Amino acid sequence: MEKKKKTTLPLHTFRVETTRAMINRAHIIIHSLLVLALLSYRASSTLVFFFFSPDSFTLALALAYVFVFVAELSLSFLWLLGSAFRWRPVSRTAFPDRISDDDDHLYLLPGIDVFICTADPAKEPAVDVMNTVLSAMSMDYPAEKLSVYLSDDAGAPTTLYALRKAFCFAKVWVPFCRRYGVRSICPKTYFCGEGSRPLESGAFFEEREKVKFMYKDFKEQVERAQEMGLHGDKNSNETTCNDHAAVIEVMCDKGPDTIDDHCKMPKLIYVSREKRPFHPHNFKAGALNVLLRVSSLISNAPYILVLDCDMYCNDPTSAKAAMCFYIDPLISPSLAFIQFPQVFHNISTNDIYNCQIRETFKIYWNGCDGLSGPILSGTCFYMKREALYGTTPGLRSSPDLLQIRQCFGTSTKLIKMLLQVQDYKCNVENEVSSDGLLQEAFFVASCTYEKDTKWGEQIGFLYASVLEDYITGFHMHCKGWKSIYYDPLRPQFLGSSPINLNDILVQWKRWSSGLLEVAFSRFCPLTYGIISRNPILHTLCYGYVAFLPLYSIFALCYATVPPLCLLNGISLYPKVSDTWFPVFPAIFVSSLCQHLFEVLCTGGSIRMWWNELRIWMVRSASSYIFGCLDFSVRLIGVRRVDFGLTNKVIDEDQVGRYAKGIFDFQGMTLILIPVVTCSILNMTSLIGGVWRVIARGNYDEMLIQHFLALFIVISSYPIFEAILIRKDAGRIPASLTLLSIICTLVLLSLGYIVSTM
Ligand SMILES: O=c1ccn([C@@H]2O[C@H](COP(=O)(O)OP(=O)(O)O[C@H]3O[C@H](CO)[C@@H](O)[C@H](O)[C@H]3O)[C@@H](O)[C@H]2O)c(=O)[nH]1
Ligand SMILES: [Mn+2]
Repeated sequence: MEKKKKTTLPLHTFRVETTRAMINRAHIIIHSLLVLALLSYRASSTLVFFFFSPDSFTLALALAYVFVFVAELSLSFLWLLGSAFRWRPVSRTAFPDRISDDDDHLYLLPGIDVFICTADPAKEPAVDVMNTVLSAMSMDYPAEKLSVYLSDDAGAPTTLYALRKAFCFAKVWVPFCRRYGVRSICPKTYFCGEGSRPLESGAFFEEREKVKFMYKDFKEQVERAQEMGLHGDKNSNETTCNDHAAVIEVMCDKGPDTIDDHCKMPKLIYVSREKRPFHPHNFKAGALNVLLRVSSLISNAPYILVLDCDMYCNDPTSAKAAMCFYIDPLISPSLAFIQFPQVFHNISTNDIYNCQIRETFKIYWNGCDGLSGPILSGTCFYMKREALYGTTPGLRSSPDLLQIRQCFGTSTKLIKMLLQVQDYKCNVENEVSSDGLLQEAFFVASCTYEKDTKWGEQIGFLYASVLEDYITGFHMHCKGWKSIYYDPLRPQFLGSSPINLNDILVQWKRWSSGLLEVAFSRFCPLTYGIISRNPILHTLCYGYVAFLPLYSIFALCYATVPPLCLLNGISLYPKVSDTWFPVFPAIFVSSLCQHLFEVLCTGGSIRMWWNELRIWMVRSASSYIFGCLDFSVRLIGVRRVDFGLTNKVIDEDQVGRYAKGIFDFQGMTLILIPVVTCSILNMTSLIGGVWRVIARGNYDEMLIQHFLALFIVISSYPIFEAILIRKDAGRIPASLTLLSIICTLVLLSLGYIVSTM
């Protein structure tokens, strides 16, 4: 009776956030009307000025009007795209507990292969990578159905050494977690104290101390090895990084036959694909595709969990939670992936840089989930293997062997496994260490395997952009696959976010140029999405993200043209007494209110709202604009694609400044110049503008321009402070200030010259 009751309970539920959706829709309507009013004001005043008062025509006025009009049009268009996220926000709940107690369900559970990527031991400390590996091995999932793969793009012997050590330690750690139901399954976090629970029994206490001691020992061994490895010949390290043969090692432990379930160990596999200097390796997407092939020979699980090396499993239940969705026959057939949010453990309460990327993981992805599903986000997602094979949901690929070979390459064993996946059979009993299979694994991990195949083009993770996640997910959605966003209260995965402003801006720069790569390719969301009949609102969401970097150009127009006009006495907006005047403050207040509403709804504060606004302005004038530049330079072929791996090594000084909420400009490069230039320019024109008002006494005329400049100056306070007041290492370097002053002077002179023409 009891059992029957259990199986009828749903494994997951789904709720449309109706109130939020209603408020959002009302706001979209009001804001649209305001935007229409603004555009019609601009259009009508342009017409009036061109046709009815040609005597007031000056080149400066015409140019300024064109710039501002284009900026307003484009920003309105982007706003329209972005409102698709707000149309139908949803939230979900899964009940993994309902699986764990039920034998039938346990039997049904399919296999999972975990993919973890690392690329550079100098930027990604081995101990942290191993912690991610250990946390994945300790998930609450039948050990024989779980395999963990580590892809090491550096091919570093120390990483392999560390992995072997991790496997030894896992033999203690995994049973410990299972026996005592440890919830914090990443050893580093557990022993930091956060995860320890009150001492319950003597046996537990003793074992805990023993494990802690072994962890310390393991950690020291790895650190020592890494130190020796890194301090070897740096040059030779760098060359081997891009020039080495494939290395694959399978670690599995059958253990004595009679052992209990707690002691069973998942397989652990080290994969370092072959890399040669003249073969493009396609960064993370390339690494994941190699894992996809190698794993299909070794375990061939129908589901895959992808993790970045700095993103560990914080909770053991994510795998079962994902299965709550995948084993539901109603949604499963077209469900490609389940995205969890990226949550970071190193976010300070003040979070001045918006490192948590709140809007993405609290607003956008929930919004997409109400349409056709969230955008793939690189890490923390479960993926159906079949969806990566370029198929359309419900359609099996054609059994024509020649065609399959042209797509997937020449490995017959691989093809056999591929066909097996489509029947959802997991290859548990395969003899993993058998020489033949391993040989084949080396073959599919070679750098020439993908030549003349469809890998990266239609199959696996796509190579068309450094943002492999975005493009791969988009391609899937266009084929009719769906995705799900699941954001439970307790974060299932925790990562470390860069907290150094320079690293953050560089990371956003990579994302921006990657997005533009998609926006201006044949995969342009707005055209490809519509042609592929992806639902229109969902397509708009993809479009918004792809065109986001272009914000910078128009935002920069808005940060330079009005202040230059202010200085030169050119009025761009209606006077206070004009009937159109209220439209502008209303639009401004409307967007700020919408932002504030969303911040407060997602548990934020007014301070967070201000921080987000400020860093958004900084990001627009730095990362986005340099992303655009980077993309254009690549377009004309001057530069090659670069991944620019994010640094994960911690600098205590920088952590301190971030925690205190002090902007840290240490190590800043040219990327900051537009930001500083805009700040100085707006300060100058504000002073000039106020001077003009005092001298002439016309308060009425250019109030909006004054206000814009004042707003930018107030939000740039940290910049002025870092130039003028601060003396610490995080201040803005004098050379950058000087360069920005020169840029400001150039802009001012340009403004002056044009206005006198
Ligand atoms: O040639 C490479 C480059 C990177 N990586 C791995 O890719 C992951 C992400 O790299 P990271 O430098 O940490 O980039 P982030 O900007 O933090 O990553 C975000 O952006 C990436 C796309 O640009 C996504 O793939 C990530 O999942 C997402 O978290 C790391 O595990 C790397 O080891 C490789 O395996 N090979
Ligand atoms: Mn990362």
